[in-house]
Amino acid sequence: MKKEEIRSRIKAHKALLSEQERRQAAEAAFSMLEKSVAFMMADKILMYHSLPDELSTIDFIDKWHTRKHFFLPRVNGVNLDVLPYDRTRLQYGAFHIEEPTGDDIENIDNIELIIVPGIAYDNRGNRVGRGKGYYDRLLSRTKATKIGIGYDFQLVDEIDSEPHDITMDIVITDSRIINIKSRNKHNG
Ligand SMILES: Nc1nc2c(c(=O)[nH]1)N(C=O)[C@@H](CNc1ccc(C(=O)N[C@@H](CCC(=O)O)C(=O)O)cc1)CN2
Ligand SMILES: Nc1ncnc2c1ncn2[C@@H]1O[C@H](COP(=O)(O)OP(=O)(O)OP(=O)(O)O)[C@@H](O)[C@H]1O
Repeated sequence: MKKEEIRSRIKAHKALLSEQERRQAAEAAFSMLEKSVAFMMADKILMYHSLPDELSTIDFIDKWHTRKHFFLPRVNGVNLDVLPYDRTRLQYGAFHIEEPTGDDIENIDNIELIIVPGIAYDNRGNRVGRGKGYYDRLLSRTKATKIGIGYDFQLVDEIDSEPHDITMDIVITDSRIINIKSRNKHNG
């Protein structure tokens, strides 16, 4: 399926969700994440601060931020900087996402695990994002484990991937966890 078609279908599906369904899905997906070896083993983790149409990370960050070192992305032109999460130092940035303030930019090489937001995934680890390439550019610079997370319906049949797309190592939804590395991974 073409990326644009996927984006509009997923958007329509998301609009149908009740507040309770959103909450339950986030709880289920993040409970699967916290039981994964990749999460248990990692200390420095790049999370995302959720937008209203994404699985909410608020409760999860709240639960774990004292036991892991969490980081968040901050838009800097066409790139993403990575800064430590500190709940007292957040500010709305580009695209109205809460981002860390300050200048303690982390070297991406130190990040062990990246929780990647997305519009859709397929079972080969391909991902569709918001179409601005921010995560593709960031992920091309790291060897960290990449976990895509989303609602079950964000897992689609097949995504037409492009050469610059970086595949996920694991995809987690509210009902499934898919380990891509054990399958045929084509770039990475
Ligand atoms: N929670 C979260 N943080 C993130 C991302 C993300 O997808 N989710 N990003 C992932 O790259 C980066 C920010 N990039 C973004 C790019 C576009 C839009 C966005 O709202 N696009 C609208 C279109 C409006 C517009 O073009 O301005 C949309 O998708 O409807 C948001 C974030 C970094 N932080
Ligand atoms: N590694 C890269 N270096 C330079 N430009 C890139 C890179 N990856 C992607 N881009 C550019 O970003 C644009 C958007 O790419 P794409 O539609 O794949 O974004 P996406 O993966 O859906 O979004 P995002 O990564 O922001 O969540 C493309 O037109 C591409 O030219």
